[in-house]
Amino acid sequence: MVKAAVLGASGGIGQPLSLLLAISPLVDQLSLYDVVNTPGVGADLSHINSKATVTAYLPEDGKGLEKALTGCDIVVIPAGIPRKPGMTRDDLFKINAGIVRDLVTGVAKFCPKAFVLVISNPVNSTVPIAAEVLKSHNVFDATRLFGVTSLDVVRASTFVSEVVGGSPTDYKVPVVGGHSGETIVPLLSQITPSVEIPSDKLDALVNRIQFGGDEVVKAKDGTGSATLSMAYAGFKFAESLLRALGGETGIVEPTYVYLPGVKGGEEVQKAVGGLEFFAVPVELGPTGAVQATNPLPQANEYEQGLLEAAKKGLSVNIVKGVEFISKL
Ligand SMILES: NC(=O)C1=CN([C@@H]2O[C@H](COP(=O)(O)OP(=O)(O)OC[C@H]3O[C@@H](n4cnc5c(N)ncnc54)[C@H](O)[C@@H]3O)[C@@H](O)[C@H]2O)C=CC1
Ligand SMILES: O=C([O-])CC(=O)C(=O)O
Repeated sequence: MVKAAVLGASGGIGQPLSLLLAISPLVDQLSLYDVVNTPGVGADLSHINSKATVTAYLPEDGKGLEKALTGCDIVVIPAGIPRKPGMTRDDLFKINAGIVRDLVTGVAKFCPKAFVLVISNPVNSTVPIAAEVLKSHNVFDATRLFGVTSLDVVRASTFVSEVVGGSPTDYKVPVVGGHSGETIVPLLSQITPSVEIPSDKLDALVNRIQFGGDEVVKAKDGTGSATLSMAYAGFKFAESLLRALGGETGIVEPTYVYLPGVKGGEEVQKAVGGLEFFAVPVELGPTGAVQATNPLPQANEYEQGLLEAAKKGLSVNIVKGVEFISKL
């Protein structure tokens, strides 16, 4: 019996993500939580003739979050404000940091063993916030906390195929680091199957992968950022976890993790100048949790330069998240 919760379920990401979870044969119970509109979203989804039963909650009487989370195996968090043109993801920190803190406090209290998938931006900082909250409640397990960076990988394979031809699903592109601008590092030299990116197209392709989110923010013109592609990417990641939980082996997914707490993480940490959080491909074990991180894929000289820039940005973002909780 698998129970999944979506926190921020009425939003631009929350609704399509909840739809995908509601129709997944891997989900038995789907619990929706938001500060607005969940009764409507829940009633709507509950008419779908899929296996999952859908329940919906608001914060009313202070018990909504508790009811939503109790018994959950997997909690996906797309709650928080999105960007408008001209904003960076870090500009969202002021509001989203507190939202993630409060929701993860609920996880710590009501379903401390659940997998926690953080989508809310800035992911580079909100995942450290989540880790600190879980630590402060003595329930932190790094193998169960994931910063969702799968949209970067989804975009990378799409954009690569637009440059070299073929179908986007043909290409596996390792994207490591974090989830904002220069902290997103596509390792195009390690694409499988290997492809030659024409040198005059390389900078533009890397830039497009790093700043793909801006394209959507600009096109949406003040009404938000990526929602549908994010719901797809977030669902694919959740689905991989659920498949691993169901016993499937050999599943590897990129995700932003706390390196000191996962097998193989120390080696990656050494390779990235001691950063505690970093997105790398990880292997999911039979309980769904991270079994081990893969080593950092090899980077050529050009990519080493990208990694250096990413490390600088990430270290600032990580400290900001940790201090938000530790200085309380
Ligand atoms: N990790 C990634 O790759 C991506 C992350 N994002 C981020 O996801 C977040 C959500 O984006 P959208 O769905 O477009 O925004 P949205 O504004 O459409 O939806 C956010 C939802 O969160 C809800 N919410 C706010 N405070 C809450 C609380 N305390 N508890 C529960 N729910 C709460 C709102 O009521 C709203 O329904 C943003 O921070 C955005 O930057 C967006 C795209 C990709
Ligand atoms: O760009 C944004 O603000 C939303 C996001 O994280 C993305 O689309 O990658």
